[in-house]
Amino acid sequence: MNENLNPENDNLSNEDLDVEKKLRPLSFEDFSGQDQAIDNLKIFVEAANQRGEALDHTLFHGPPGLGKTTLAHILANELEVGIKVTSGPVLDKPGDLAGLLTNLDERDVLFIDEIHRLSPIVEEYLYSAMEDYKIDIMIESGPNARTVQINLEPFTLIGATTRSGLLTAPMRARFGINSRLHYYSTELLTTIIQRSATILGVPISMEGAIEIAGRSRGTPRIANALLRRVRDFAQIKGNGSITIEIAQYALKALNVDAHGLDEMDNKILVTIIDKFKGGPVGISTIATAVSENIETIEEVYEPFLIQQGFIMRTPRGREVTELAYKHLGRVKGRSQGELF
Ligand SMILES: Nc1ncnc2c1ncn2[C@@H]1O[C@H](COP(=O)(O)OP(=O)(O)OP(=O)(O)O)[C@@H](O)[C@H]1O
Ligand SMILES: [Mg+2]
Repeated sequence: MNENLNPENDNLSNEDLDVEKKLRPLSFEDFSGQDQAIDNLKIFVEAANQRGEALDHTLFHGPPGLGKTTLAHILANELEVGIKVTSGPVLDKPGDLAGLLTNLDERDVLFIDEIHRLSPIVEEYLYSAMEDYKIDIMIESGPNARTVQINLEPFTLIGATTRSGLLTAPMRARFGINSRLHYYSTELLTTIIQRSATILGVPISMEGAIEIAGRSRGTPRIANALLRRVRDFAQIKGNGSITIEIAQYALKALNVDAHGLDEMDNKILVTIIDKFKGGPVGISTIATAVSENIETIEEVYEPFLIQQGFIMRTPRGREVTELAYKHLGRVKGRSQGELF
């Protein structure tokens, strides 16, 4: 694999990256949750395997850390084919894409992360590759310039995006399989944490696992990251095993919100309460107030806040719920600082 086309290194230290790889499920069997998506994918993979054909192009979308990249690798494993990995922002020249495509063997997977960030030229180039397994390559330049058509092996494009709203309609239409990933329940995250703890060789009690799971923002990546930090506390402050006491102590020391809400989640709630009297308020107004773009709020933050019951969507906009006031220690109808 071409190293500089590999996107999977933003924001993570080497140690984190290594551990994340170790914890990543490699087969459908190891992957917990997303039952509906997985049940369907199993059928499509089995059918493609039986026919000896490439799997249809597949799109995974949903908030960060829910398993899109993991599933791309699992699909390649289950199809028993090779996988090439790249991402929208690094794939900026059609030539790079041509290089990747012409190196694919029959039925191989090409995984493009952040597919909503492909440049329009590269995207257009991809269309004929996806549809007809053909690309036009420009050879020579100046007066001798001409294009030749190259046939590709039948392959599967797997795209992942946190921002499906930014995909163009023609791009979206070229995916035969379209799978949305959802936040995980505390029960599922508990299972995932127990599995990760076993791989890391750290003993953990059921209550300890539940405690971490409940504060993981419905997200396996966060669950695994918290587990690793709590493990450090268990090692230094305890006897190495994760009990509920150690988990609570560590999560407090780490300033992890009781519901696992992150800074932006809380900022959104506080803004709706303090600036807009709890709502209803339009999404674009919220976006401006917290300096984030609308699509990110709609696709990354809002689904979790709604699922957890902190925000309601009403015809007139977003409104925070009682639970949000309670969570932030606010009283409805009073603005901050005004106690009596
Ligand atoms: N269903 C699952 N079961 C067990 N572990 C999971 C599951 N889903 C994700 N993980 C773990 O969470 C980590 C993050 O998942 P992954 O990298 O696939 O997320 P992603 O959706 O691609 O996120 P991003 O949008 O940020 O790229 C993985 O390393 C894996 O260990
Ligand atoms: Mg990913």
